[in-house]
Amino acid sequence: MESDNSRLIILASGSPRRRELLSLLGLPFEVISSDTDESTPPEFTPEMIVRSLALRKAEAVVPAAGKRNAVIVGSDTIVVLDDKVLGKPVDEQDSRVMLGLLQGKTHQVYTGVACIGLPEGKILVEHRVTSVTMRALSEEEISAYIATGEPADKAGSYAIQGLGATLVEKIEGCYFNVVGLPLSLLERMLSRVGISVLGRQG
Ligand SMILES: Cc1cn([C@H]2C[C@H](O)[C@@H](COP(=O)(O)OP(=O)(O)OP(=O)(O)O)O2)c(=O)[nH]c1=O
Repeated sequence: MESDNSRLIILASGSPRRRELLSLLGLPFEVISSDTDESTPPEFTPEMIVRSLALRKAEAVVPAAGKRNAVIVGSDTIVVLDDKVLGKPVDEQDSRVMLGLLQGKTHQVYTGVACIGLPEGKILVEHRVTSVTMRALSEEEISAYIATGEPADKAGSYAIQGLGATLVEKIEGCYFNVVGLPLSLLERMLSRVGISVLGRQG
């Protein structure tokens, strides 16, 4: 697709992290968030979860986007330990359980990204996986980390971009994927809907 950088990017997200990450691309964008139901059928695999929720978030914003020449971007992040899917914690006790499970082990962070090109309705959905190894944590350290408030709205109850960085020993894969928006993947997807970051065509 020929690039058309007059096309507006609409970020379908209430997440301040995603806003910060998207702004790194240096392209103008608008933010429209919606209250999307984040439940999925129990038989869904992690990649099905993040891909379907990313698309659901993007689709929810289509009516608000109206008839504009725009690309809507939706995204969803989950943490997966073995077969267990960890989303955002419901309370501090939930964070305690999650961090107790994650400490001393390697888990995977899945982020799904959906782009909807308007007005033509072209839909792209992709996902990335990053492996994260967390060091062993004592009960006291877990309590101290929860007391900072940082885990509250983060999948898996930690933020690699914050104090949670001190819990992470190793990552394999895209760092930005862990924070909630894999930028190299997004650049490639945007080029396929006509928005070029560094001059890439289609
Ligand atoms: C693992 C991890 C997650 N997170 C965040 C990214 C996401 O904002 C959040 C996962 O929840 P999501 O449901 O993916 O996103 P959200 O509800 O915050 O925002 P929206 O649906 O409106 O786009 O966890 C971090 O900020 N740092 C991390 O290290």
